[in-house]
Amino acid sequence: MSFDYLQQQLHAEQCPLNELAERFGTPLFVYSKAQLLANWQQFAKVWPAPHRLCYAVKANSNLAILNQLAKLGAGFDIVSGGELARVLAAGGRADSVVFSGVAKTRAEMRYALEQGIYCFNVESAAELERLNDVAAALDKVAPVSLRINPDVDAQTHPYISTGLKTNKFGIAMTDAVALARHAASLKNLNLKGLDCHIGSQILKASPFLDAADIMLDLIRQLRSEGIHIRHLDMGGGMGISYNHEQPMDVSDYLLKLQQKAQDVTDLTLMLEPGRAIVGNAGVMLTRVEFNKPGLDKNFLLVDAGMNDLLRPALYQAYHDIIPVRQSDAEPSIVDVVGPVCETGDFLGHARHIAAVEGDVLAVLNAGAYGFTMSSNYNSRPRAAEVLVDGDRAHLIRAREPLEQLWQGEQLVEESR
Ligand SMILES: Cc1ncc(COP(=O)(O)O)c(C=O)c1O
Ligand SMILES: N[C@@H](CCCC[NH3+])C(=O)O
Repeated sequence: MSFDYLQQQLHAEQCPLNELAERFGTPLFVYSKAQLLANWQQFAKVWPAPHRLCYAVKANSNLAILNQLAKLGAGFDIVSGGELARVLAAGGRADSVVFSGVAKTRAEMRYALEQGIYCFNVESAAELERLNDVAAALDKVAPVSLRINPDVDAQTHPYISTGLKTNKFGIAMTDAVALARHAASLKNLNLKGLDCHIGSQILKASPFLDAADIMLDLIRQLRSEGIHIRHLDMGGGMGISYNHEQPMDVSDYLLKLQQKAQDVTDLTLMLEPGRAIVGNAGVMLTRVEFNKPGLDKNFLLVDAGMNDLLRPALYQAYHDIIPVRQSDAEPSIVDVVGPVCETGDFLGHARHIAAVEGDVLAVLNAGAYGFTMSSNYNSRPRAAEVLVDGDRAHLIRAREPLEQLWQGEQLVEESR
């Protein structure tokens, strides 16, 4: 989504961004409910039941966001017991949850089994044994999908590529059949599905479709041996436009997936989109503290840093940064940097921006992996979050009070 679009929409909803910054303070994450619903609808309209959409909670796990999605009938893809607790607290159904992740603990397995999740996406032989043990101890049968690593190149940033054989994720193709046979033979497991997730911020459909071919062939082979796989979960990873990239046409991708799977009867297809649902539905607002001319370059020092939005520092990710109001200042080329004591603390390099102290900037496409990757580094309280719905702006998470920064910590008494 372009900034103009968001600005227009927020104006239409009578919540201009500068007023929100004034009212709630900065840094501030602002999400648009209308955009969130539109993004969801883009998937849902070409994904008829019984196919399922499990929103990837890690992208944005605010309870209000999860609650909106639960009301639309979303399932959820989680990667920790904490995410399961959030889904349940937000009104999501346990039986709509798939549990991904490479290192699930016994305690997490127990919790998820007790809650009755839809399935565990199992990533290794050792995890399979552990899950069978934990389920046996509870006298339960654990629903299982095997996460296969199809070894396709997602052509994305190496830190967010997950479907190559050099990545830690999933079960190698060469082990897949043997492990599926083994899983099918274990008493306390019910092998329901196969899944894969090849990476994130993928702009073309071709790597997904290549992976789908590989996964469908595997399902056909297993079925021919009597191992009846009932669902195929193709994961998430659908990219969005951060810097004028052209993302894939989601409807086209979803329809092609369905066509490819047509000959496999009774197969439920599943997806785990995260970024594509929330990414462009959010901006982060930050206020300019200082203009600092340097010898080689000029800096715009703002009140949000890498602890609020880590993506630029971690992946050199690009986010558009735009003043929310026309400024009288002369535009200049600046590095937009935060207050954190790290040279890597930047939001954007060499940006053409007109802004002076006190102006509010919007960092675009910050709805996914923004707040969820934020931290308290430099003892900075985490930002507030607001959901704009029509002409109302709801505070969906208050800025952390300072005392919360040391909650649970104890001074150590001198021993006598
Ligand atoms: C297993 C799994 N599913 C879904 C997602 C969501 O990915 P995205 O936000 O790129 O759609 C991720 C994150 O990359 C993931 O690891
Ligand atoms: N955190 C990443 C995406 C990785 C998702 C987890 N597998 C990002 O901000 O782009």
